[in-house]
Amino acid sequence: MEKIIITGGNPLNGTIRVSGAKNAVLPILAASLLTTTETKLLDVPNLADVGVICSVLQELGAHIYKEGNELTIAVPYLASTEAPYEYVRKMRASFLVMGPLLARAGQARISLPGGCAIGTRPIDLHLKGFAALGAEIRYGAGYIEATAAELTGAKIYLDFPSVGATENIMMAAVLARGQTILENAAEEPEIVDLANFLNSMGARIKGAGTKVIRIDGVPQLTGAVHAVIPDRIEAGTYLVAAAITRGDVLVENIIIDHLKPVVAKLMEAGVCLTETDYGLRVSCNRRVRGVDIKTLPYPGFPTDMQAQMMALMSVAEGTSIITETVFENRFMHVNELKRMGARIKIEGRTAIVQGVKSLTGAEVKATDLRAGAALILAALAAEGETEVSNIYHIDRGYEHLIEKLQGIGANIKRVEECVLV
Ligand SMILES: CC(=O)N[C@H]1[C@@H](OP(=O)(O)OP(=O)(O)OC[C@H]2O[C@@H](n3ccc(=O)[nH]c3=O)[C@H](O)[C@@H]2O)O[C@H](CO)[C@@H](O)[C@@H]1O
Ligand SMILES: C=C(OP(=O)(O)O)C(=O)O
Repeated sequence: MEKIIITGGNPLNGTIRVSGAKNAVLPILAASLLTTTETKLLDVPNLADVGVICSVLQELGAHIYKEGNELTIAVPYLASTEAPYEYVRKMRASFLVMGPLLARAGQARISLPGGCAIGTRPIDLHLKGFAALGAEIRYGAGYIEATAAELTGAKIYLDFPSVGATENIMMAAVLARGQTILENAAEEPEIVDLANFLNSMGARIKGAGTKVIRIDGVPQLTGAVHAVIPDRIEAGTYLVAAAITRGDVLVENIIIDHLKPVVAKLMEAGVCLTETDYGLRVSCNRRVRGVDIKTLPYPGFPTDMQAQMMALMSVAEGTSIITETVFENRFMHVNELKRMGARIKIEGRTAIVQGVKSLTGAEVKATDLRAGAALILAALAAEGETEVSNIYHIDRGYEHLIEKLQGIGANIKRVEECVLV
């Protein structure tokens, strides 16, 4: 088992580059199942989650070639239409192959994803969408099976703007007969990136990035070349890293528009942010002010940045109220931050963070991906040494994290944990 060791206290300085977005590349890779011809993806981050979705695709018949951050995928024929538990257990986003399989083969059998550390995360909205398009849904032995002789466009209203349901339904509808109108759709930038990729394959999707998406079904799609958008959550994490260590960092390869709610909160907290020709420069030379945060679907404050902002608020001047409205159990990092000296109280879906002057290093564990990121941020600012265990969570979503942070002056390393037998 590996762990990350950080000695805090170094202000971070220099330039850091953001990789392609995990949450954009996963559905885009799933969408490559929609055609028999070759697709080429650029700026694909080297992440554990990308490895998992590639294994799922290979199981389904995909030929995948990797060269650095480029992936070439071709699925000339489907070898299977089943995504087994082995993969879906490792990564919930494996469920995103259901829409493309249903569209291409008229059938899919996918292991039920089940809950995870941050919430129960049902998939009822995905299934409601498939059923509206004409699929028959059956449950059994831990699997969901969907079949359809033909998918037909429909008007679908999502009770909640679920990112995954919007993507899955969109991918099913691109080859359906007639028009699908998806109302109360998720508006996240990753939805727009997926729609752009699908449109470059020949799909006819309008309105992605707004609450109403219109999809006119086409008979077939062809492979395309597509560059994945930069990861806004990775970028936000580096903005906080600079602020929490009172450093001065240029974050490159960033779409500032995608980070509006994060940038606004950081500025409210007293962090200095300047747009340059090369990216976003972030500097901070004093203790930040406490600010209140409420997570919401895009364009609201992203739940995937809640834990990292909580780390920053832990050392802010004054009290911050952080409310999590997207997931019902996304405060797993609180107990770990408390081990480092943070003063946080949870009341239902709200965390009350009373800023302290400084945190101290401790042995802590990453309970999920962003919880792990928050602990690394806290450790970068803490006095002394912090050991973060369960780092496989962090490897899911941050490409070359250690090297990138070392490159801006962090004292951070990855070590193999000794196991005595
Ligand atoms: C791979 C990926 O892109 N993951 C992101 C995606 O996850 P994911 O697509 O799973 O998130 P959703 O937007 O679907 O989930 C948001 C909320 O809706 C609920 N829900 C969702 C689907 C459903 O059928 N029924 C239902 O009740 C969930 O339990 C959750 O409470 O969006 C989340 C919200 O921005 C992010 O935190 C994740 O990083
Ligand atoms: C929750 C996340 O991812 P996933 O939906 O893949 O669990 C995340 O990226 O923070």
